[in-house]
Amino acid sequence: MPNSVLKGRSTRKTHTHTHDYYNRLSGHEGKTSSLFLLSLCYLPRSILPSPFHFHSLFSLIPPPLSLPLSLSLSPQFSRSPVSVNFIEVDNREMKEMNPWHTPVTIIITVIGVMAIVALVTVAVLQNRPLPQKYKYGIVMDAGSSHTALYIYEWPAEKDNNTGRVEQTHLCKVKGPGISSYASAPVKAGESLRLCMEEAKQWVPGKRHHQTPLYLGATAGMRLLNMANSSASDKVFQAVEGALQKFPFSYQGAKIISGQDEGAFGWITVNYLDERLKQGLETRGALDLGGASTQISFVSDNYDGSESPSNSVTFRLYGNDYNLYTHSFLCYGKDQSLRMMQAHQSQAGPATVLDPCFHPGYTATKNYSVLYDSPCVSDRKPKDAPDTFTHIGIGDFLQCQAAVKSVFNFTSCKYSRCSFNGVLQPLLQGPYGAFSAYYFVMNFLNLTDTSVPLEDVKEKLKRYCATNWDQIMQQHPEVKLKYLAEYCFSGTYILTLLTEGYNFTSESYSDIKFIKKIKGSDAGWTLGYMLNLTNMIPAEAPDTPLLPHPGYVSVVSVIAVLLFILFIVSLRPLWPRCSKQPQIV
Ligand SMILES: Nc1ncnc2c1ncn2[C@@H]1O[C@H](COP(=O)(O)OP(=O)(O)OP(=O)(O)O)[C@@H](O)[C@H]1O
Repeated sequence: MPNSVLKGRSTRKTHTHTHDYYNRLSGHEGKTSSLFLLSLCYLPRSILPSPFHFHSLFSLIPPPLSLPLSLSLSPQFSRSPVSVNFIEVDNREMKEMNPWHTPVTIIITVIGVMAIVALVTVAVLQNRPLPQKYKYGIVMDAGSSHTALYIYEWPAEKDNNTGRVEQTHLCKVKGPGISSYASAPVKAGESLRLCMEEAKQWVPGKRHHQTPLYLGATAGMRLLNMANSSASDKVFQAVEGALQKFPFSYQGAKIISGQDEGAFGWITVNYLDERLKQGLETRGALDLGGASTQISFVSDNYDGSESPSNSVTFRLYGNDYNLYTHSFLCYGKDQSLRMMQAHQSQAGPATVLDPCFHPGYTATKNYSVLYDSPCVSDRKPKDAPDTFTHIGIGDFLQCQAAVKSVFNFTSCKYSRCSFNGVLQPLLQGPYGAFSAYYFVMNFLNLTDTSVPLEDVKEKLKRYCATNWDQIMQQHPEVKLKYLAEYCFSGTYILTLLTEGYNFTSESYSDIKFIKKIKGSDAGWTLGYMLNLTNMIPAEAPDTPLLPHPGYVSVVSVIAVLLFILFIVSLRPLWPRCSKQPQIV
């Protein structure tokens, strides 16, 4: 039988009764109740009770309402005194007309809704960000001037080494660098204790045993090893003994080569910038320490064939790099000052007039201290007195000339050289200059490299000419040793960059003086740890098609669409409400 026919018949009948019923209600007590019942027609039929249940519904109406209703019904519909079975449509016909009411349909709908809810819930829960757990690594930078302890952390669940490693803590060891303890090696180990205790607090106890601990010694220990290898060994023994007492996974203490120091500094800078991961043009690294300085960059003019000792190759995140790097031992800020002063005092005078120190600066210094370094020891004047008077005259141009004396520009057997006969390819790309480059230029307020180089020199000239008393008055908070040397240090930095590395007035603006990148210090330590823990994959890791929130959204939208599709597919079973109110 066609549906329309069924519908027509049914509507008429129900309408009659509804109308009747409505009239009775409106004529009597229950306007509110009648409106409620009429509105049921517009609800999905599956949630409405069957005709039989309507009977029960009426039975729920309180007596003042239900009594007149039951009284008005003809006896044939009354099956009990309280029952109001006034609907004439028999159940069988009703079901044929509106199979939506069948228990199967209701069950399917409920199961469908539950399945969708379950699917979305599982997708959301399965992919929700878990409470973050971290892994840790500790690197000690045993530099010539001091030792620093760095703690790094990265998300523990990123097992394919794609998690970002960040510096969480820096502890500066009190006292000088470990190479200064050559005559009392045990003290070198003791000096590290406080920072190691701090590390125990920073790394959660559960992670102590899995946390690798490395100590890398740089130019100070290179020089000590050159001058006195057994003293250097004793310092390392003392340091190892001290570090092994702590609960971390000790991975050894060693001198890292100048080449490694340069290369790992370059990795740190480019890793933190995310240039490696994204395969972007890399940034060169300029590192100025106390005893050595490093320059590292990638140049199209350098393939490693000329002077292979300056070449380091990497494959990182699927890209090949041929890095040019060179470390100049003795060209750190402290050792270059020694070299310059050795040049000024070759004849062993009792007074040294120094253009790189402020006018009014006077100090008594010891010749044996000045020459106590392999960088200058062979130049010690024979008949010099024990001490000399160091007097500042604050002349930038003379200072520049004196600084230049530490570089040798005479011979170069390569296509081009920086200084001391060392190959240097054409400069290329942006550069990050850190460590003492930053400390000094930041103090001098000269970190803005968009300022023309000539103006920078002019400012420095005025600074150097300032009286020492005035300088001390202006900066009472700054360590006197640093304060006395900023004129020299600034002049040395500009001379090294322009005369040594051949930065021009134009390319000088490619340099950025940096201390930290995204919260982590620029320096070799992070690159060193990334390398030793294999944290940078050679190949680019497979990335998921969608990030987590995108994935959850897509699954949810598909689930909802499927549900709607499911409901639409049941269209033939949909109930049809006439425009007139009806009660089924
Ligand atoms: N605030 C500052 N102002 C001026 N100079 C500073 C400041 N802090 C540190 N220095 C100096 O900067 C130089 C570089 O320091 P850094 O700690 O990078 O070198 P290092 O690791 O000791 O040396 P190297 O790498 O050559 O072994 C050192 O001579 C140090 O004394």
